[in-house]
Amino acid sequence: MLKLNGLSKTYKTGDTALSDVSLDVQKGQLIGLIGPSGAGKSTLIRCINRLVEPSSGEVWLGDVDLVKLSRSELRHQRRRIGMIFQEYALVERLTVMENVLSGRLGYVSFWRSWLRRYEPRDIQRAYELLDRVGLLQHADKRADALSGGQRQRVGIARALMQDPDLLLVDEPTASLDPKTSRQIMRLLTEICAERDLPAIVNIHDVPLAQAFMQRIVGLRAGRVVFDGAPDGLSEAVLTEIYGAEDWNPVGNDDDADDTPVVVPKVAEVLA
Ligand SMILES: Nc1ncnc2c1ncn2[C@@H]1O[C@H](COP(=O)(O)OP(=O)(O)OP(=O)(O)O)[C@@H](O)[C@H]1O
Repeated sequence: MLKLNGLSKTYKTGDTALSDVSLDVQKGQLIGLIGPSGAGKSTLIRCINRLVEPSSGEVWLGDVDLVKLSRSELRHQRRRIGMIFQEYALVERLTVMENVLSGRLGYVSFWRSWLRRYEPRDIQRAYELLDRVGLLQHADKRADALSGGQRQRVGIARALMQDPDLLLVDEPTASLDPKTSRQIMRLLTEICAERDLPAIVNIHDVPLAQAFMQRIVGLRAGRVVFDGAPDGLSEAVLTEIYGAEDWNPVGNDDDADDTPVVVPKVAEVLA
């Protein structure tokens, strides 16, 4: 479905954020992208839809290499990629419904989008998606009247409104409390399973990634240093990704002791 070949990115500042990253993502597969700050997670996500231009390499979405496309061709192909952001990126003064419908903007004509005129079938679909993410009764509320978890649900519905072939998800739970984070991750995993939709999720929280992702890709200094099942994330692997014990979510240098750190089991995280 998605194939990255030798993807590299060096910014104009000289910072090399990605070095020769190759990945093969199957339909319906959920990939958790983990790694320390500055490892290149956001750059990788943004190189896929060319919000950041890769320096070299290929990004195949089905049989199209996105890297080779002209700007106008890229605009067309970007409809196939839904994005979900940490800060939701909603239009605060618009209603929940209008925000969800804005996911169709890539499909409607300029005048229709300017007049915010949508096809009845798009409106029907937006209602169905709002129902799916549990927000039907909030359809007419302004986005700024919602909680963080509700906003992220709108973000998910808006991305699905594009009818994408791939979801790119950038730290979807970083602004949410732990319980809401699990609810959002559960919703995402269910939705991807229902639609056989692949997703790459940039996620800081290792236990959360282990609990919900089918495959984990660990980046360090722009290179893939782990690619495997969540239960392959041993202490040694986590140390390779993050450096000594920096992966411990409750770790604190001030009170470090020799007690081994235990990553919570899936059942504990889900409780
Ligand atoms: N616009 C930019 N210009 C120059 N360098 C950049 C730019 N964006 C990122 N970088 C550099 O690229 C490297 C990777 O950054 P990136 O934001 O992709 O990492 P990350 O893993 O997403 O980090 P975090 O978890 O803190 O968001 C870092 O060294 C960063 O300083």
